[in-house]
Amino acid sequence: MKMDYVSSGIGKTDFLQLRKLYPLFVFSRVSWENRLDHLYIEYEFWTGKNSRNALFFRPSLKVYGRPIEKGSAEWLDPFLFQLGLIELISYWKATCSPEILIQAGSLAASQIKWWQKLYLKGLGEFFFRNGIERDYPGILHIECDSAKQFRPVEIFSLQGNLIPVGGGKDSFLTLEWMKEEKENNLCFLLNPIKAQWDTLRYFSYPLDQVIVVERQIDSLLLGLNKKGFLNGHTPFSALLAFLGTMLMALYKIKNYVASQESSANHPTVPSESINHQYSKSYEFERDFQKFLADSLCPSFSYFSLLRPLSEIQIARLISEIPGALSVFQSCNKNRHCGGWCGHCAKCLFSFLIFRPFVEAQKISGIFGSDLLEKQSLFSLFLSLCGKAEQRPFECLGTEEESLAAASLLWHKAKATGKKPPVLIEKLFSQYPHLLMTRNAIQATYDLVNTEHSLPKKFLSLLQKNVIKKALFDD
Ligand SMILES: CC(=O)N[C@H]1[C@@H](OP(=O)(O)OP(=O)(O)OC[C@H]2O[C@@H](n3ccc(=O)[nH]c3=O)[C@H](O)[C@@H]2O)O[C@H](CO)[C@@H](O)[C@@H]1O[C@H](C)C(=O)N[C@@H](C)C(=O)N[C@@H](CCC(=O)O)C(=O)O
Ligand SMILES: Nc1ncnc2c1ncn2[C@@H]1O[C@H](COP(=O)(O)OP(=O)(O)OP(=O)(O)O)[C@@H](O)[C@H]1O
Repeated sequence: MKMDYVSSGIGKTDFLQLRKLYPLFVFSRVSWENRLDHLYIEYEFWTGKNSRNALFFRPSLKVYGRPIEKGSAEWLDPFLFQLGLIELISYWKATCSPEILIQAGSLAASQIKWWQKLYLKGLGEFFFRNGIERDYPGILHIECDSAKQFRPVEIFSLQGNLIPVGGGKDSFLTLEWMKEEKENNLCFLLNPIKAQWDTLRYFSYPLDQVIVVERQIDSLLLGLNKKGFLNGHTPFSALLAFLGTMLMALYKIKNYVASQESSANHPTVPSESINHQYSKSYEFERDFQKFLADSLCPSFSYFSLLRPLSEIQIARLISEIPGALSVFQSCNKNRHCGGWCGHCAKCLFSFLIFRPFVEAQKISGIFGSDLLEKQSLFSLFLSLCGKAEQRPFECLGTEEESLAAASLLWHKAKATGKKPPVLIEKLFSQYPHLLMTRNAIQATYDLVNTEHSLPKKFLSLLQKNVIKKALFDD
């Protein structure tokens, strides 16, 4: 297939031109095979005017680790079909074809509506950053051309917990709290990096309690990205949710224990209702629960153990776990080479929220330097504190959380006659009204979000572990 598209460099123009050249996006096939030591899944999508002259994508997934019991793959089809619908958007976004045709299965009208909402909200950042109006008339239309209808599946004797482990701090805390249930837990790693394995090693998980998924993006998509086809953020946690439920069917697991915090509910661009972390939000959690109940497997339970908490609370709680800080990795920029890059928004935010609870020398050693002393990071610091035009498109806590941590550090320094870190001194000398009082800081750290859907047992687990603590000695 010749690639006859050259980027104009202007999102909106690209979008219209691409939609003309690639009017149709087809989800044509899903196939799977239970091989000797792994399950192999392959999808087929194509985009163009017709299949003879189209761009074909064939992404694949390999599931291995804990052995798969004979016969347990028999109810996989509906799960694999729905997983294909979330895989699809990574490829659809390259050309934004107006028509999506599903040939691998059929969807009811209510399901089409559900998927449209996820596509539009989950790709909110993608549309915004490419200058595309999300409410562009007829932006995406979904049709099905298949007689294959999937009914919700009833799977009996479900038990235990599936815990996705990303190598960051949040799933680390979940594993800490789920220690008592350890023999009932299965950890799931997608394309694992060192921090994910280190986390499992820290908690001594044996390999037969680990499921690994190797996800292979079709290299054609990466080629198209280089040529200037449309690219951008996709709702990664929604992919994990569908992938996780497919694993729950395969291994007969009852609970998907996510590690999304309440901070993820807040929009990145409030005026446009765009949330970089949309699929980590409570809105998505509720939508997904409904989808499971109505369309996939009503006896599965999907919830986030950390939903009542904010990022600053999680940081306080983790800093009390011996050795934790040198195990996990939150920096996405250095994801593949390991460690903290020391200059991205995620590094600076993480440093800020851990700094009040960890000795300066220790935390500087872990991050490579004292990030709050780096003048060059001041404009990034302002963006974390709500004093820039745009918040960074990263998984971060809210502006109020940044200000609470910064104010806490300021008060602590003043109380001991020390100079506050450079970035904090500069922030509050330029914007004195942003400095929070001790009471306001304490209240922010104590705030527990009541919007969650934790089953009773897991709520008790959270309550047992979240103990309010005075932040100031006097
Ligand atoms: C982009 C992405 O989702 N990356 C996650 C992916 O990484 P992978 O190594 O497979 O690809 P990248 O090198 O990041 O991207 C290369 C190109 O591939 C395309 N692409 C990739 C993934 C995808 O789902 N769709 C795509 O179209 C795209 O064109 C890229 O240019 O898997 C990893 C795990 O295996 C994840 O860790 C990667 O996530 C990144 C660390 C990351 O920054 N992800 C952001 C999307 C992000 O903000 N993630 C949030 C979750 C937000 C949400 O749930 O909505 C987070 O993890 O904190
Ligand atoms: N590659 C992955 N494999 C399995 N689960 C993952 C993966 N990436 C992320 N997750 C899951 O998604 C959750 C949110 O991911 P995120 O990148 O925000 O990291 P985190 O663990 O929450 O911590 P941090 O804020 O330190 O990055 C994780 O807690 C984990 O449960």
